[in-house]
Amino acid sequence: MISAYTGTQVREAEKPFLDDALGPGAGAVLMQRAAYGLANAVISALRGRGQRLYGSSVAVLAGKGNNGGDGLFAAALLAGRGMRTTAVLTAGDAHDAGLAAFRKAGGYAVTLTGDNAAELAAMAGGADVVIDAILGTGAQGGLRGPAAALIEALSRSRPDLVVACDIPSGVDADSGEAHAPVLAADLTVTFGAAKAGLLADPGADSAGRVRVIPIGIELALPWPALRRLEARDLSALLPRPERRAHKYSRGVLGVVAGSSAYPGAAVLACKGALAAGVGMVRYLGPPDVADLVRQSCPEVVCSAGAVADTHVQAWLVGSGLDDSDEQQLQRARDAADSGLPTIADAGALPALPEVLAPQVILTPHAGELSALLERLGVSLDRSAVEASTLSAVRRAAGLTEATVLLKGATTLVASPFQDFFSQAEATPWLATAGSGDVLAGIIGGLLAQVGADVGRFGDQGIDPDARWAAIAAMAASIHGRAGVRASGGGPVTASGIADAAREVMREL
Ligand SMILES: NC(=O)C1=CN([C@@H]2O[C@H](COP(=O)(O)OP(=O)(O)OC[C@H]3O[C@@H](n4cnc5c(N)ncnc54)[C@H](O)[C@@H]3O)[C@@H](O)[C@H]2O)[C@@H](O)CC1
Ligand SMILES: Nc1ncnc2c1ncn2[C@@H]1O[C@H](COP(=O)(O)OP(=O)(O)O)[C@@H](O)[C@H]1O
Ligand SMILES: [K+]
Repeated sequence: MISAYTGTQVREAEKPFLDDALGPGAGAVLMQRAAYGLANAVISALRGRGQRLYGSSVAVLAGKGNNGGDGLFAAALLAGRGMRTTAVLTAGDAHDAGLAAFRKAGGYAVTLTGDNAAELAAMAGGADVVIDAILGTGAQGGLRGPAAALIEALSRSRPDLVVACDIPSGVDADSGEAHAPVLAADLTVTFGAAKAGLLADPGADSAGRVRVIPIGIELALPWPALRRLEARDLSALLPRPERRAHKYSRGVLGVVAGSSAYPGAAVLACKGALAAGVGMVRYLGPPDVADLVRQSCPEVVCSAGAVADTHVQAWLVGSGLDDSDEQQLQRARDAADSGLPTIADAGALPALPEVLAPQVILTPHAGELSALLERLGVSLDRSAVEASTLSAVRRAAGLTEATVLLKGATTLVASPFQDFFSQAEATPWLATAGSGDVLAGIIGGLLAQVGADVGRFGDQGIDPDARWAAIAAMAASIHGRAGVRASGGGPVTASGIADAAREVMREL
């Protein structure tokens, strides 16, 4: 599990060291560890590209705070390894000790002014590696003035390798909001712990690969702001049938999906659920859709009955529902009201009551989340949701009292109790029609199997209240991995994602 923290949480954890309460110079020790980790990460990245260190060039863009200090100390270490190093001091001032070490190691420093931004951008853009150490967790808003002009020009020249020190400058460490201009990094080397803003879009767009360097504050960190499940967490959390298992003990999922206009959504949702290993799927819906479901997935049991008469452990409602099919919409409302865990997708989102419950998982994409918030009296258009995904999903979970999964390149999940998960295994090839229906099916399949198993989650440090969010995150991870597997770098179909999900489940 990757745990991520807000900038404030990390700064709080660092405080005792900076106050020298743990001995004089403890703060400087943290900075040395950070710089050493950053320099080593740069060396590995260059070597990974088959470049020799000796004679390669590095340009460090250094602000006046400790982030600039980290960058200057790291550049001093790189100069000591034979690299040609130039520092661009973006704020006139610089971290004194860092600059002294940099100069002593043979580095050349030049101060950014209103007149030389284009010239320095051209110089830095020609370096083998650019280190962005302008702003870190102490940033207030984005870059301004000459520093903004430098980054704008540098972004246009697309440097070979950009390494962000702690966080790309201009990205908010707490929220992932990005204040333009931001120089997109290939690698972000972050200190003490991952910052939440690196694991939420749009911050994640600019972060590249994220590498965490331990600096000794780890034990002082509080409960994480955001978590990401990794393969070993999934292995521990996923269900395996017991020897005496039968189809009912393994979990039955009820599916209320599809309409004459979108019958395929019902099929894809069922395929997702079956791939997730559910004991049985019971489909409720119009006869023409049920026929298609039977033909595509003969293992699904279809009927035109009512929710109250259907014995299941969890419900999936909404994928492909038509807003004119009142019978299906009523089934969706009954399911969400049943007290059973329910994943509510697409067409169900506008049909359900405003206030729900934690075991109801809503799965909007950014446009649907914008519409959902609008109904709750919050005006946030699609682009505003995309610009602040973490706070948008937090608000939606708070207002609806449901668990909310926001789909996108990074999938974010928020529980109404302020537990957050972020998964980013996916490939953009997943952005294909029907892909969300398969995700809904996987969530439903997992809800039916492990929704009631509080102990399984507690063993992995997940509160009972947070398990609905964790299940949604598990499904997003499996769906993302399945997309990558089915894609192999090329186009995928939603059916292909469902097929690959079964293989991903087996591997995990
Ligand atoms: N606190 C610690 O113990 C450690 C901190 N570390 C580094 O220190 C960083 C935080 O350092 P600081 O607190 O000095 O903060 P920063 O280095 O992020 O920047 C703060 C400085 O920039 C100015 N500033 C803020 N927003 C600005 C803006 N939009 N435009 C221009 N200038 C702006 C501030 O006035 C301040 O002088 C971390 O990101 C990390 O890189 C590491 O050295 C590890 C240890
Ligand atoms: N750029 C992207 N990169 C990775 N995954 C994406 C991207 N865009 C969308 N996805 C994923 O693809 C799925 C699309 O779901 P959705 O928008 O509901 O599609 P549909 O309604 O057509 O089924 C979601 O799981 C989402 O997270
Ligand atoms: K930075």
